[in-house]
Amino acid sequence: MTFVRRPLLAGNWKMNGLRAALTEVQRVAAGFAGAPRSRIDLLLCPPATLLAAASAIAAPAGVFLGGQDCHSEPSGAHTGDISAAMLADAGANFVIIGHSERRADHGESDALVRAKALAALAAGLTPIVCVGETRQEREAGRAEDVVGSQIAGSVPPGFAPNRIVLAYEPVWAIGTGLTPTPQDVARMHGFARERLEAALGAGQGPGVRILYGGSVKPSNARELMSVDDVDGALVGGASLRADDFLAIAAAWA
Ligand SMILES: O=C[C@H](O)COP(=O)(O)O
Repeated sequence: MTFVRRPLLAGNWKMNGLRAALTEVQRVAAGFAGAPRSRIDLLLCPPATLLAAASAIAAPAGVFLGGQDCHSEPSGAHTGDISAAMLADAGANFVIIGHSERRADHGESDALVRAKALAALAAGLTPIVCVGETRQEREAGRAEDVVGSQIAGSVPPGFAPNRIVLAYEPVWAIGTGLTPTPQDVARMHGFARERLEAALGAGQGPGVRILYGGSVKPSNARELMSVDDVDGALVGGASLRADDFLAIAAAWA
């Protein structure tokens, strides 16, 4: 089977953004509406408090919206948490799951990440499952072991490859200005695709979009996005300003 993987550029605002930041959403939407949008999917993941307002602004321009996390249960007594259905109801199409900041700050295990991905799928959302090694793990030569085991434990089996997105984010590259070499990125993405094949079933690996994340910015986007098996980016800091985010989108122009 031949798969066409449409590039996906996702902006993760993390815990940043008050209502005043909706002007940036407006600028992204205006910039994207005038761009050759057929080349890529564009996604913004603002904090949940801004999701519905951001959706009202950006969805008409063809920009997708996403959450940054969801609970593994569909509803219930979980004070402070957000269900996948709530995200969908507020206009989300995607949800980031298992980001390294949640794995570290909230002790999220692979099993919990998989349960959250399943909850997202059940609500009709596309989970963006995040994996990546720490600096110590890379220096110990364990990067592939760690990423392979995160994929095996976090990616729910039995789904069509276009229902799931994987994000490879080396933890040491997040917010540091450091990036792996294009050769390292190619090696890890190729490896991740092999492991996805094992997780999802024979022939399915080539259908999954694999995003690279970690210090992507306008000046390095074109080089990183041209690497084999890189199907887009998950961008943190450089997604907060519309100009930077749109400049990264221009990597596919
Ligand atoms: O989710 C996004 C990543 O953690 C990358 O963040 P960054 O672009 O600020 O390095």
